[in-house]
Amino acid sequence: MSLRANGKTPKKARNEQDPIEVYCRIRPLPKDRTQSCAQAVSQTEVRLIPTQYHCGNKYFYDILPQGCNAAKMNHATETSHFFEHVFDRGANQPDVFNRIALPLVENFIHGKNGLIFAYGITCSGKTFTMNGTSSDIGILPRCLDVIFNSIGSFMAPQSTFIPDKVNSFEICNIKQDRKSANEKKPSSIRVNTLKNQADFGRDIKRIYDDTKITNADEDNVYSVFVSLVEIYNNYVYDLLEEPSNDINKSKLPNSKILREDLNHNMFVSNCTEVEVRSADEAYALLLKGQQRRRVAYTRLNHESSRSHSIFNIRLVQAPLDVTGLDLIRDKNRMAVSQLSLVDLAGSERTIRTNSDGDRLREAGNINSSLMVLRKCMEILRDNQAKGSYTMVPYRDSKLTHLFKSFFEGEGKARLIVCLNPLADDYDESIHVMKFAEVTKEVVVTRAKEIDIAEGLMPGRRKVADAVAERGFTDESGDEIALTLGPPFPNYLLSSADDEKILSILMKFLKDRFTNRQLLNNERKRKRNVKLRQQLFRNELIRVEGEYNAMSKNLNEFKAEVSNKDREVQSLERKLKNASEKIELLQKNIEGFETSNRELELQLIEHRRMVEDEKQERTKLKEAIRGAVFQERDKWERECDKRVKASQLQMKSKLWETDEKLRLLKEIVESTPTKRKSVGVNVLSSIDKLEEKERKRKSSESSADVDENSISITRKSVRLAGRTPVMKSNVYHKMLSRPRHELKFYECSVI
Ligand SMILES: Nc1ncnc2c1ncn2[C@@H]1O[C@H](COP(=O)(O)OP(=O)(O)OP(=O)(O)O)[C@@H](O)[C@H]1O
Repeated sequence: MSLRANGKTPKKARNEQDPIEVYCRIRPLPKDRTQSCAQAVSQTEVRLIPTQYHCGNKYFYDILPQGCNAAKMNHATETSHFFEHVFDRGANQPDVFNRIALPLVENFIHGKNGLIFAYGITCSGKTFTMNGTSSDIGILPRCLDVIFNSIGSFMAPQSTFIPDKVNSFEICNIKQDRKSANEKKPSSIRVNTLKNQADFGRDIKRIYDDTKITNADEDNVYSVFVSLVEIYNNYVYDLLEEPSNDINKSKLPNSKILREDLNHNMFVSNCTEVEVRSADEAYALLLKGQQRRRVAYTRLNHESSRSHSIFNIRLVQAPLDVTGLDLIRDKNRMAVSQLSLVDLAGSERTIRTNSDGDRLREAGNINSSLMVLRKCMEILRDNQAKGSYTMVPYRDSKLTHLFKSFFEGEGKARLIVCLNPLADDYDESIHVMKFAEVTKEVVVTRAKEIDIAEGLMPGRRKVADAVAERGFTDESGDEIALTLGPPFPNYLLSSADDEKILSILMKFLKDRFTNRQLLNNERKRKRNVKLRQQLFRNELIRVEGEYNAMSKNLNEFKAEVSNKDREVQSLERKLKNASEKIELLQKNIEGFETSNRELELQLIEHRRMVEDEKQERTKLKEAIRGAVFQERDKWERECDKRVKASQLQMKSKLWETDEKLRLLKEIVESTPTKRKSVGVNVLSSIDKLEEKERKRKSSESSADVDENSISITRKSVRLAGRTPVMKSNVYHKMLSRPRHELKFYECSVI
């Protein structure tokens, strides 16, 4: 995007750099839709709210639309995005133009390059913003209007500058009178007369922008050239190229190749560049080209642009010479500036647009070229920020290849991010925002001030116009008006007193004498005028010298001031960036603080729950301990009871044994007769005793498993709230344990 003054690019002489300014325009919601995901919170901030629901003047919150990736991944959070300026839904076309494009048009007229490109998803309003409609014109026609309002009266004669096919211009050497040439109709191009307009766009009825840039250099002459290309399926097509007279008119136009000029600027080779002499003429060409642009119906946009469109306006200017009548035909004094207006095709998801066949292929190409654009921007940004030299893959797509000159040259670039606030577009809008974030960190070298009129007195055009207006005649004309009079009359005297002839002669001589005196006076006057003119010229030369010295000083001063301005601007930018970052950080801090507070509350709640649980456990332990004590007590009593019972048994056994022994002794000590009866008695007694003994044993063995004790143990276990039913073998084990182990055993079972 470098300035081709002198046909040379001061490419490497890096001067100040400006970041690409990124603007955002939010289009209104379609009438039948209410769910919105974007909101302009200030003049510089847009918030993407995935769950917002817009109804009337209010915003409600609702679930995300189905199928939305953010919803699926559950990461949909509110995000803030900052821009140079945000145009909300109510912004009108003049506002957008005045803020974004007007400063670039002013620069363009002063010989500096500019680029405005619109980026966004399909149906987000890119074409509307760039071209608009005839009743609500967009940036492009407004640029044309302002250019011609500002320099229309300083146009160079038609064909003064001729494109040389290698991206520069030749100056035509045939001298034409500036004034009369301006009135001539161009030969190859139709001018904007009603008659000729009929050829171009009979029914062009549109509104006009009356803005005029008043500080255009009127001592220059200008010519405006336009070209329109589209990049479709990664091929470049010339939209202003007249179709050949081929019989097969339906044949597709030939694609063009990109070439690099001597100054390393990319250009479309053999592209039609038309010299235009009015905004209407240029607008008609735009309409004509637009008709050839590839648009198609998709589910999301009835007239979706399927290609990237690039409208180039080139302004050639050269200074007037000292007479103010003709331009200086010196290429070194010629300056060329370019204003490129780019309407990118919309990024889209093929699923949503229901694309197939050709549409699918187009969408693939559109998306891949936009992806390459984003990749180039990322690498450029990294290279610029880190001072690295990673190769930028400009050549990966025709779009970026052509854009190379914009990003690596000199000028100003502005990006318009068009946003469709529809909630359905949330996922894609997030990607657009990411592209914007990257782009605003890329810097472009600022164009230098041009000085093609160096050493020439300003006001040359005015002086020449004034001279022409007063109608001064040239010197020869004056001489004719001031002759001595008619030739001598007949002065032959017929006699000495021929009074009649003498009187005629005397009158004639008197007239001649008067005329002679008049002539002498006029000559003197002219000499005086010439002297005065000479004096004036000398004075003029002196003043010009002074003026040059002063303007040199002024330029130095201006350069100093503009350096300071740049410093101030860069500081302001830094300040702005810093305050944006601070704002973001503050928001983050607020977010963190809120979540911290929430976490603290959760922690307190948690601690309270833990405390409650602890208390519960202590209570439970105490209950268990009480139950264990009770059980132990019962068991002790039971054991005592059993010990006593077994002692009693033992005693009864002893008694029985003693009884048996006593009976035996009785038998042994009795007489033989008695012995038989005693023996029978003893035996029956012994049988009774044995029977008693057996009964006791059987009752003892059944008493071994004491149901009572089991129920007690069960009861104690239930009390502990653990095992509702304990297997009987456990109890058997318990019962078989010695008493001192019982406590431990109970605890372990519990
Ligand atoms: N700011 C706006 N105000 C009113 N209408 C708008 C606005 N922006 C867009 N529109 C309307 O929305 C529709 C789609 O806009 P447009 O064609 O400009 O979208 P696009 O981004 O160029 O889409 P694509 O990339 O598919 O070409 C058009 O009918 C247009 O009139």
